[in-house]
Amino acid sequence: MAQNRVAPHEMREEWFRTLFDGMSEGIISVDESGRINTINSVACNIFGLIYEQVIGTHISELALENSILFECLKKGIQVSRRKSVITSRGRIEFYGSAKPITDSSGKRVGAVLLLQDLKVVKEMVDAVSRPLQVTFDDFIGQSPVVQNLIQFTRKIADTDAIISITGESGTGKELFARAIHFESGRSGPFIPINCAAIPESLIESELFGYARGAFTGARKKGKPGLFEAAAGGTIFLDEIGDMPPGPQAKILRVLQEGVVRRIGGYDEIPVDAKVITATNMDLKKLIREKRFREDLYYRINGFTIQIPPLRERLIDIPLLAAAFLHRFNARLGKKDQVLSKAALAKLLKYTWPGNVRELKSVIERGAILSDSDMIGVDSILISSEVDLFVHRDEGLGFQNDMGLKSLMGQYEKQIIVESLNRTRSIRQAARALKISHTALIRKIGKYKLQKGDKSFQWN
Ligand SMILES: Nc1ncnc2c1ncn2[C@@H]1O[C@H](COP(=O)(O)OP(=O)(O)OP(=O)(O)O)[C@@H](O)[C@H]1O
Repeated sequence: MAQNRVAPHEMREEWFRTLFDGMSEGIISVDESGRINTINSVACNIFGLIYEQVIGTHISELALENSILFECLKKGIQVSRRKSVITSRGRIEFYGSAKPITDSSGKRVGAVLLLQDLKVVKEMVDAVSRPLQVTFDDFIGQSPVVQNLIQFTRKIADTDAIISITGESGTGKELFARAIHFESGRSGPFIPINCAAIPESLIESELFGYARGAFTGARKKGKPGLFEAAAGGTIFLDEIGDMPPGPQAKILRVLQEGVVRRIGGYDEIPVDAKVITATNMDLKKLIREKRFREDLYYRINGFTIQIPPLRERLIDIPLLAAAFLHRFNARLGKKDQVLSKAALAKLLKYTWPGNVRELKSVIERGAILSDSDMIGVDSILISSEVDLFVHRDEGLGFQNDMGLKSLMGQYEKQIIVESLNRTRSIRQAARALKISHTALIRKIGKYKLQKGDKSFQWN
């Protein structure tokens, strides 16, 4: 028994070692002459060192970034979070912080270096900044139709079937697709692709990638496409009705064969992604107009989820409005507000052409405009009322020194901005204005409109 007894100083040392090794940062401490007297396992890993061999060694003998420790030791100053690199075991980037150690009389007796592997720091930042997972609990709605859709979708979410979501713009198709991805239990990424927003010339290389040396200007090693990037996860083909015929045929082949081939490549890469499509267009009408392939339509229509417009489920409005209000109040640092009866009545009377997206911005405006705990009807401005303000502000038609041509131009610009703000893409806006895609691009250039401009906010 006596042989197993551990001396108190050994116990204390053991205790410290366990504590040090359990830390997420690397620690190295040196005495006043620069000899290492403590190092934990994280620091040993970062530098590729073995504990027993390193204790008592002078830091100058090791291939590690000494400047932080030296500076701290010599000048007695603290160094905070300096980015450094060591190349002893491949390139390792870390944040180093050093602090001098003094004894009770204030004499400098050594220094301690704290290391954070930047890869680990980055992983932590990524984990925090990654968009939160969306579940069906985030899809707010108590109407029987929404509840039935959720109940039905839960049953099919983890199958390999392609799910097609239809519904007017702003009804929550993307939110619903994200919830399906979560429910499917797939651990890979959710990759949304707005088929209307990618220029036609880039659709194929974006979706399928390209092999090395496929064309001049291509990256040397080639590039994986989004189908490959979605491996283990979900690819969400939004606005599929806006996809031009060429890429439609290629997508159909990928969905039928379950493999992709990079542009200019020979290898067939199996597709391991759940496919969800969405559109706010009437695909059957597009088929009749020969703008959408019938075979692709049948391929993607295994299960169709049709999200009804907000005006057909008014019962969801109070719940949605309250949830958005709570969210905006928190963001604005305001106390929780409620809607007055008259404000709610106004919301229930409106027809919501922009659906939930529009309701969300009406509520946001209300939260900003109202300082009282109860939002009154005057702070509920639906979109057409805001448009009226814009027209009045700009004084269209009243500055008669502008001449008819520039007045007409200003009016045209106003109409274009409103269409762009109301729709999700230039292609959609062009369709709404009944002009061609290229004509609208020309006008955007003419009026120097840019995404993110105060006057041209793309939502
Ligand atoms: N049921 C809902 N619960 C909570 N938020 C919702 C709901 N439906 C839509 N939203 C919100 O409304 C906005 C528009 O939703 P989303 O982008 O999913 O619509 P969409 O149908 O994909 O639109 P589009 O056809 O224009 O692409 C988003 O901010 C979304 O979070």
